[in-house]
Amino acid sequence: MTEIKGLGYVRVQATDIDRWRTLGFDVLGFASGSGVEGDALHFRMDERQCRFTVERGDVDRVTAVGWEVRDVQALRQVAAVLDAEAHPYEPMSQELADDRRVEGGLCLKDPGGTPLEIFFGPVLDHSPVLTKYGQRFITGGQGMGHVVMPTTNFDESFRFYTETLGFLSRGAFRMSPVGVNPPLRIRFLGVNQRHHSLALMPTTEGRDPGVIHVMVEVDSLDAVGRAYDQVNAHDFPVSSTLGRHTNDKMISFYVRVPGGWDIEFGTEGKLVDESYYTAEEITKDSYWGHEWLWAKEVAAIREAAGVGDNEAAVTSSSATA
Ligand SMILES: Cc1ccc(O)c(O)c1CC[C@@H]1C(=O)CC[C@]2(C)C(=O)CC[C@@H]12
Ligand SMILES: [Fe+2]
Repeated sequence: MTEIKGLGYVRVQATDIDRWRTLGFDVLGFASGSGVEGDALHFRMDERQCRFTVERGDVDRVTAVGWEVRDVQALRQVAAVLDAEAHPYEPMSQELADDRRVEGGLCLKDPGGTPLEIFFGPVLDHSPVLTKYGQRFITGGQGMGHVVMPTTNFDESFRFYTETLGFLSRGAFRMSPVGVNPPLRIRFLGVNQRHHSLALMPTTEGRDPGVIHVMVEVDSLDAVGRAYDQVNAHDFPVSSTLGRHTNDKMISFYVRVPGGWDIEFGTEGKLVDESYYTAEEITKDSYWGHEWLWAKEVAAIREAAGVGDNEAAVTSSSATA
């Protein structure tokens, strides 16, 4: 059983804060949050003061993925497991915990090199959550959404999340054609009723930004459609058109953020009931839609080079290009 209850917060650093402001507030409709960092954007989704922080930096990269546990005892359990495995971590200083608006936590790196913060006791803001489309973000027991991370160290990352942190496998998607050995699979992992709070994607380059996408969910298809209109109105690249996924049944689109990764903005994710769930392998990412920009780019390059598309294979390098 895992002590981790859900994705609590995400922090990134970014080079183009002005573009991010437009994306966060005018396009995706996050509410305005608060935090200690003067020169940062604070995107609010619920009674937490801030779920998503964008700080100014010289490169675009994820600086923390925050995973929430129930309380201080749960944090001690996690620390005990890390100690037993000799996995390095630092307890959060009082100052850092105050900055994060949490009671306490610890900082560590996963085997892919992603900085993690495991925390408890988030401080609440009870003022109304004023989102642009009047949408409610689906958070609470499902956490703030999901995050998809690249890892060059796939087997070790999968072992760490499932065995050390106790994430549950929620199925896979094969990215290589059947017959390729060993097969490359994206693996989905859950800690609550949200189908996946994390997915791990095998890659060959471990470079920045260190995240493939972050998904946030809203309670209405109209908010997804309205945000989609604003993505186009403000000329943000659409990494994937609207579609419905085959595993969590979510209807979503993906927008390219200034920094080379995506935000997936969706609705209608189905809850998992662990008493009956078994981990399955999906063979299509979507029932309909989800036309990937990178797939179009690959096709255009092939066309220009006069190469047929019969050996087309989804590879991690093309997927992250
Ligand atoms: C397949 C799938 C199910 C549920 C999700 O929330 C979800 O994001 C995905 C897609 C995962 C994956 C990706 O993020 C990068 C681009 C990928 C590799 C594709 O081109 C298909 C699957 C995509
Ligand atoms: Fe996703």
